[in-house]
Amino acid sequence: MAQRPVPAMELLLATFFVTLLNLASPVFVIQVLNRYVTFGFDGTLVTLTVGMLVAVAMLYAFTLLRPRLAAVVMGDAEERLSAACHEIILRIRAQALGPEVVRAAHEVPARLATVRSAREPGIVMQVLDAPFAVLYLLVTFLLSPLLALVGALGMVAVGVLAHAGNTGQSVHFRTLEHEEAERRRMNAAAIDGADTVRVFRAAAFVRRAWTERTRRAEPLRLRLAFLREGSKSSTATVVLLQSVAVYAIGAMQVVNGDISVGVLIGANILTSRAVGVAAGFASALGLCARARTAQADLDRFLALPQEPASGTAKQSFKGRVEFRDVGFGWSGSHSPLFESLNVVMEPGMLTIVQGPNGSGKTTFARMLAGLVEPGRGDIVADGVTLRQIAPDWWRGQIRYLPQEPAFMPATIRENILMPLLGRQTAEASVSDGSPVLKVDAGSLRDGQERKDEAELNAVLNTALNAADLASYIFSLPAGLDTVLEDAGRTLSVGIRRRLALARAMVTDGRLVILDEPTEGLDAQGRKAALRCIVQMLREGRTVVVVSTDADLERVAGQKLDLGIKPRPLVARRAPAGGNGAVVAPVPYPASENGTPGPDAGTPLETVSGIGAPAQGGTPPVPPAAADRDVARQAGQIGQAGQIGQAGQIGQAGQAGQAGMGKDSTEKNSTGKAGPAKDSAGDEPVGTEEPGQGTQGETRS
Ligand SMILES: Nc1ncnc2c1ncn2[C@@H]1O[C@H](COP(=O)(O)OP(=O)(O)OP(=O)(O)O)[C@@H](O)[C@H]1O
Repeated sequence: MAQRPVPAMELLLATFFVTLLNLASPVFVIQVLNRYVTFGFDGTLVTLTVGMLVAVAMLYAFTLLRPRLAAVVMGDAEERLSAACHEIILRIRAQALGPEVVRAAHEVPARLATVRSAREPGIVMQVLDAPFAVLYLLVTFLLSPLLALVGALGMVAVGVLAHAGNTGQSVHFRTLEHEEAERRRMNAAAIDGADTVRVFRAAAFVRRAWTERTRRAEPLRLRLAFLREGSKSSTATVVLLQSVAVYAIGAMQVVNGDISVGVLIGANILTSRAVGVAAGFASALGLCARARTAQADLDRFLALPQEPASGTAKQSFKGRVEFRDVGFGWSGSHSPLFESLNVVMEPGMLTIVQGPNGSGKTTFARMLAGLVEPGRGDIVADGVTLRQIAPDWWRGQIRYLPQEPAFMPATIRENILMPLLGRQTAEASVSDGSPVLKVDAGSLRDGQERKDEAELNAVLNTALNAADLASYIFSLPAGLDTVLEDAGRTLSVGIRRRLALARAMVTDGRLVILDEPTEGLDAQGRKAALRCIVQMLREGRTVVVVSTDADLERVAGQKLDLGIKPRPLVARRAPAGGNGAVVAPVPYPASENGTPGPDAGTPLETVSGIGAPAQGGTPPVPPAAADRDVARQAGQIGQAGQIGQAGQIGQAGQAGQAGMGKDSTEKNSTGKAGPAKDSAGDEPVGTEEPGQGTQGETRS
């Protein structure tokens, strides 16, 4: 109420007037019986009746006005709470979204509804009326102190009974809520996993779970209903009993000549009203108690760690990212995913991340995207730790393809352009001495939509072409206006990934994080993804790819193997040596002078994926036609010397030796399609079908 003092005061005044006007009817009864019935003067009756009619009309007006005022007073608080909950759903640290928190997030609407139910105008008025019940007792006291005492006892009895009922109800209500939530979860699982239910005969399991929940919930529901009805009946009984007591005691007073019949009837009306108000207040208290519990749940939810809304931002981000002594383990996990991870990702360099399932590749990618915070150490972007950087600014610096892409219930066009349209308000102080950077979401969004409609279309087209999706999109009846349902699950996995790739491409992020970009893609999609990667490397972006794709592995400047625990292995492609060696994996960290670091003894086989020759030498396989172009493009990196410039692969020809040279599709000397010779002319260049191993690209 503090936020809306004027309506709150008006509500209090209205309640006061309603209470006063409620006094009119007992006064009317007393006056009619005591004056008109005794003296029989019609003028008295007319005056009293007119007065009473005026009072009734005013009472009607005030009772209409009060709920409106109550709604105005309480409406804001509700809106604020609801907005705060929605905001936290958007801003909660992704890392904190464990199963319990997800469950709590799903229950937010139910908790809000409980809080709302206690703030409904009717309930607010029941609470507000309570202190004014004293006025009824006070007036009764003036008429007959003894009858006022009876009324007061009735009020106390109603309060005690209602409190006992409320306590019992709230315990059962809480348990019932839990059971209902579990049932909703099972419903969602049965709907989301419809195929699983059918194919793996999970129906029996689901039915059993439902039956179990119903078996537990139904008695609770019945018990609650009994308690509620019991509470109502006992209140009604108390009201009746106090009325009986008032009449019995009052009648004796009338006989003794202490009060008149009119006073007796008026006192009964007043005490009944007082007890009624007490009963209403007691039942409102029950609801309020539930609302308080729900509010406590929401408060806990609101206190969950959030992504900061502000932080540092660089005026320009060049793309250098460094993991410094980073350690991380998920809470509840018995061992850390990695300890002391040191790796530097440079502009123009491709870092490939590998490791067995569950080794932490996706966690690593999410760390780079600022979704997961290291437990120890620092992630440093162009010299600034990610802990200080404004998350919203950081998201503008990255192109991110998650392992399991999800989409909003919006059109394809909106989804792809989402990173541009949905920028949030970010307040960031620029670390390099420039004034505070203040980005206003609304103006940005509106401005962008007005200013850059054509530009947005151009970005959209480029992104769609990059993912080679144009023909697919235009084959859809609604084209770009197709609405994606169920987080995009109605699309095939491959198309979903390509749409996600297109969405990643719309920002100008210097850091590119692609989690399994070629997984599940057909030859055309894979080619498009590889082409994008090549293009981004050419543009000097820092590219980090979680993948086992052999072609990507071959052009990678460094490989991070998270399968090596607890200290992951980082192997960099060494600069070309004087002895002609093209690839010499150097375990990280290498010392300043280029000599291998303390892990120099790590067997080279552990990093043989980076262009090192495969042991045993399976004959090279001819490149697939679909890969030729990609190989050619990847070869151009070497020719352009861009990776070489970053000091990772070296000059043209060296990349070729690593399997991505000028053209890996030349026919060999036998005239059959097969691995071409590299620019040095003697080693086969191993481009292979997807899934085939890399063959003999390098010499040691
Ligand atoms: N939000 C989370 N909360 C708790 N544990 C998690 C969470 N996300 C991942 N993990 C755990 O962290 C470990 C690494 O998971 P991650 O998905 O990073 O592995 P991955 O190497 O990408 O696996 P895959 O090859 O199967 O994609 C797993 O044991 C996983 O159960």
